[in-house]
Amino acid sequence: MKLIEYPDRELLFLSLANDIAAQLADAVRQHGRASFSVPGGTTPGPVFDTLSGTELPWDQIAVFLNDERWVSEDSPRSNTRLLRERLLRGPAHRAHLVPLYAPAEAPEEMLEALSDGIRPHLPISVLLLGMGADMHTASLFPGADRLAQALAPDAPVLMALRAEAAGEPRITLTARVLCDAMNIHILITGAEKRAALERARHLSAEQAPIRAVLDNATVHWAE
Ligand SMILES: O=C(O)[C@H](O)[C@@H](O)[C@H](O)[C@H](O)COP(=O)(O)O
Repeated sequence: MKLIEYPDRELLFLSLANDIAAQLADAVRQHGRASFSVPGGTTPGPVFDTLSGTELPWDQIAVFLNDERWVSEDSPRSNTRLLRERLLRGPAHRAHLVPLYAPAEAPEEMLEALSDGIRPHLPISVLLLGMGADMHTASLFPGADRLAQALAPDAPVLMALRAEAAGEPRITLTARVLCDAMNIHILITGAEKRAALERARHLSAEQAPIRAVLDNATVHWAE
């Protein structure tokens, strides 16, 4: 794991957006296309703001979430909504959004169709992850009902998980898909998450799911 500490959040968000833009441009140069997987939640908005205004070959870039809460797009809890509002605008509106949600009662009903959409875009060129203070990443929550399966080396691309801390049911990329990404960035802010990250380094992935991706990741942190 590589840890970069920034003097403040503003610098963190800008510098991370620049790193991601350079890696996406590089992937398109090398392969003619790229994929970019991003977290929802409250932290990444400013990174999205910068990236959305950056000139990149966005029409050759597929964007998809790490995970989605099983709510429709008009809910303020929808990560897809966050993406549309903060990332897929300006030059970045030309990117191809690969959905992680489709209207249905339960995520299990849509797993196959949504996985078919994601599969052609693997491995992920650039993966940006968030982390909760409980050491979850994507929707791999400690104590989630199918966590062991989602951490297994033979896990499917996407799984539906339920966990008390998650609120609504979730759909998430599994650990092996996250680990296979070419470039892995973890974005965390504040003292509580920094302490959680240190704790995670000495725990198993079952106890601290972020552990599954730490070895090859660059962690970006500011107070
Ligand atoms: O849908 C989600 O909740 C996310 O994808 C999740 O994994 C998130 O990255 C962490 O929970 C951190 O969230 P915050 O940035 O809000 O602390």
